[in-house]
Amino acid sequence: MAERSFKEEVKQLKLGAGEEFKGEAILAVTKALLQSGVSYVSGYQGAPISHLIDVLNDANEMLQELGVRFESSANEAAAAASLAVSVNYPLRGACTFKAPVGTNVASDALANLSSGGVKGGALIIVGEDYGEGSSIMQERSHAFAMKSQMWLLDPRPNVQTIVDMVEKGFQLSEVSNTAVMLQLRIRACHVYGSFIAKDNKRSEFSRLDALQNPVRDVSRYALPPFTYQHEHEKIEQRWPAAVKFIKDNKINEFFDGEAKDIGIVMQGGMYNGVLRAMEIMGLADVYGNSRIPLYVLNATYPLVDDEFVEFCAGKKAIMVVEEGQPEFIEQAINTMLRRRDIQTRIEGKSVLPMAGEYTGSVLKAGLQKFCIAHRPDLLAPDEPPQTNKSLPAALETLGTNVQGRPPSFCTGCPERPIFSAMKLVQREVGPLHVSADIGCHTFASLQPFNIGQTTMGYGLGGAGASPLSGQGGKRPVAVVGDGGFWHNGLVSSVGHQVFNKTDGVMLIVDNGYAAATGGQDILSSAANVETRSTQHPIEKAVRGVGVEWVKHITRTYDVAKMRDTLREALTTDVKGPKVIIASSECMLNKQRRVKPLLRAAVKRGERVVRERFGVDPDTCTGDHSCIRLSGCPSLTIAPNPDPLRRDPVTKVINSCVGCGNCGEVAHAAILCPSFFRASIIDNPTRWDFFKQRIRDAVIGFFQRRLERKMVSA
Ligand SMILES: O=C(O)C(=O)Cc1c[nH]c2ccccc12
Repeated sequence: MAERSFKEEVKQLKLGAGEEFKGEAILAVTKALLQSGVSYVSGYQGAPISHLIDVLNDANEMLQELGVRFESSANEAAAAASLAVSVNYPLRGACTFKAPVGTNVASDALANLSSGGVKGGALIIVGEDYGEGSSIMQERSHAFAMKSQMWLLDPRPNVQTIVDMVEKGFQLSEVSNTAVMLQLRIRACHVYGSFIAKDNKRSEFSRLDALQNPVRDVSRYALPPFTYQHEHEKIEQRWPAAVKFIKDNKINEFFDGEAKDIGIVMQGGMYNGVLRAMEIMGLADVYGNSRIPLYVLNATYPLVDDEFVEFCAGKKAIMVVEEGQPEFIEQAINTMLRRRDIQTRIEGKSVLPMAGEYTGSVLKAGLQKFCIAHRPDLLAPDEPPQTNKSLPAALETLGTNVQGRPPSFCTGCPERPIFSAMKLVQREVGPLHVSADIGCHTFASLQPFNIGQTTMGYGLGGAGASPLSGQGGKRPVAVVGDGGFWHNGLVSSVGHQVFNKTDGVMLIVDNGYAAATGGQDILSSAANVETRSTQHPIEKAVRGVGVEWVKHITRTYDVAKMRDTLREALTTDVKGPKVIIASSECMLNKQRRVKPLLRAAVKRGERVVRERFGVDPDTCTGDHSCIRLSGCPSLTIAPNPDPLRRDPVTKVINSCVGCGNCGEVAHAAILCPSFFRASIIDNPTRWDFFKQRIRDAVIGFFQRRLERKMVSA
């Protein structure tokens, strides 16, 4: 079950020719795929294209009606490999994943695909996770396009343009026999807008046609001697065909402006940011009318030399807005102009930073430098060089007064007790070397757990630990989530440690979903999903590849058991990989699943019990080790009610979901008995009322007696 349902929104995918589609770009992309007559779509979720996978899942019925097969790929390599279908047949297909990490994983298939080339249009929709808020290392997909010779579209964040680029992307792919990457940045994925729909198209050639009449063309294999020929095809045929198509179809856009002796060239994805910065500076209006001529590259690879020559004619300088590094486009423009002896000055990284996201303020500062150097008259005369003085002041105020809040586990997260247990075990066995992975569990590396040395990629935790195979009574620990396990971990971590006889501990954190990417189902998910095969136990898979020491904990909140099992794995005489599977359902998904059911039950008048935890302020010692060991966001501090004590007490706030971890941790760490559990009962029965009256009477009796004693003392 995914984070967000698109069941309502996907109805728009049925719109016919002439009707207006209104909505988010991610949905518009799906509509554009259907209008383009795709036969299959595959993908692996990840920010910022997780929602595309969710949309496709929710639209599966409609896709099937159109004969489109949608696959939830095991990983990005599998997603990219599915484009093999477009190599021999006139079948259009698309795959999607996040970049650049997904592109890294997919690169084997992408390189093979690029060598042989395609007959049917092949579109790779990459969610470029670059800039503030990104969850991964800061690199660019552009390098992949260049190294494998795939074309890269980077559309203006505008729903109409994005839809056009999907359609044109397939045509470009077919005329140049090359896979095309459609890059959607974080902000582009979530931009809202409208476009006039076309009818959905069913592919004329069907998947059944392919099965019934298999085509074999050995020259399309990525094998010698054909690979040598492929390289020549790329340079001599496919590239020129792509350049011609981009030019003839006006994929890139020119916007005129009065300051004709200068210009700005930008990646399509930068357009909205640049125009907003220009608008603030008085260089453009809100409708996009610019005073400086603009050249917008909706295709950033390959570049069209002739268009640059045309744009630079009569210009003394142009500014290149290219986010990230290396500055591939700027270097290419310099080479291009140098070869033609064109003297237009190229400003780019000379006025904009080499690293980091091009936010509005960064762009403004760059534009200002460019204008000061080449057309200072365009700037408002009273504009001070540093336009925003309040920002540094605000940053300083925030920096000194606001407590940093690192990302962490959700309230009730079943992974928190696992790492509390690991902290407790470290008290006994000393500090551990922990090779982490990708997923929610990676939050253990931050406060308050501070557990984990490295993360090397999805499903790679076990491989990252393996060289430190046990010595001197110590063993390395590796963590892999259930998402990572099925993505790649079964082979690359578990199989790897078995084969190498690694003496280590692998902890498989099983919360039932690919939780960090938005709660998608995976092979071992408990849910019954009509279109997928689920409920395949991790334990069976682990034993299947040869692990003999396997313990399965089915309730991670049992901190003492978690701690004892970890200790046993770290100290047993058994050599080789020791796997602990720690299973409890992701609390976020559980709440999403359970809350509507409970609400309905309360409405029907049924008895429903919810649990909450609390701290007895009279018992709380105020040392807050419970907070440090648990880190639950619903644990906070409150003034001490005892006038003779100054330390604030721990307090459980209302966001508590009653997982009980705080109490378990306090118990396992022998902290203090101040945690209590309360049951909130909706629609109580007579028996509930009766029990409550008895309790009130008994507790009231003792309380009154205590108070009398205290008064008389
Ligand atoms: O969803 C995200 O933000 C992720 O980073 C998860 C992810 C999806 N595919 C990957 C491939 C390599 C590393 C992380 C991921």
